[in-house]
Amino acid sequence: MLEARNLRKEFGELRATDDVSLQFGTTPGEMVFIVGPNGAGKTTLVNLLTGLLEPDQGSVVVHEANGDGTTVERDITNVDPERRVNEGLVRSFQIVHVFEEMTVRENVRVAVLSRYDRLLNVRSRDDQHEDVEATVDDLLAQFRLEETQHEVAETLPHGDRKLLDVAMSFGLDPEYLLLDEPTSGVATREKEYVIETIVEASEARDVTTVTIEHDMDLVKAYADRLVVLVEGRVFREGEPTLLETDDELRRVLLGVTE
Ligand SMILES: Nc1ncnc2c1ncn2[C@@H]1O[C@H](COP(=O)(O)OP(=O)(O)OP(=O)(O)O)[C@@H](O)[C@H]1O
Repeated sequence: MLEARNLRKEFGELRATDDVSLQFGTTPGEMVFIVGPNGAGKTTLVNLLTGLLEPDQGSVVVHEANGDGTTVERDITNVDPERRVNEGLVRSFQIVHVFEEMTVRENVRVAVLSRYDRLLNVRSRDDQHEDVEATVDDLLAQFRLEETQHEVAETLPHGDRKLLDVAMSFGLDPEYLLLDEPTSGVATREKEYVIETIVEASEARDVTTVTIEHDMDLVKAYADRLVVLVEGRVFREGEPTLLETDDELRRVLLGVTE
């Protein structure tokens, strides 16, 4: 489980994150959506969890199973983002980060290789190469990129580029994957396809996802749990049905006035 404890972040006078305490992955593979109006502090929270920003107060903690039924907690507040990957924490950005001139397959292979201690080279054992290629095959299939695997990344349509980006995040073998608006810039007709593919991959691999999303139809359809931020604070937390039943929330989020 990943936990935010009393996180606070200030930019000058502005408190972008204000005493936020949350737990993610209380059930393995849960899909949590973070929503809220523009400027509510969603990206700041994700940046605090992944270590891109340091909190002014509070901590980030991971709880791990000990094998004997007990859990041990580790404070990772001061662990830098690269090393948080070793704690199972991986982040995908709003803007696609892929190697544009490499093929789809090469991109996924880079991600898978990077989780090995050292890069494989010509002298590596054949079975190590085979493991890597088998993992790459799995990811390409999971993200429906088999047909385009030999195409250069920059030539793909945006929806597929986004899926490639997320497939690379999965290549790092995350336990927790934090996604900043994965459907941003994706054509409306492709949004559902993108989210659905991510949901299927997360379920198949028991990855807990924390996703920032503005499209409430997608949130209603796919969230296990919802966290609503307003002015840096947790305004609501619960089932996605809150979006239909909580009038105050609807007013804040959707501008519904009836
Ligand atoms: N590096 C920064 N320096 C100063 N202010 C910042 C910085 N990053 C964010 N902010 C401010 O903090 C507040 C929260 O920003 P944040 O990007 O976390 O909100 P958000 O909910 O992700 O917004 P959006 O939905 O528009 O992406 C905003 O008022 C923003 O202007």
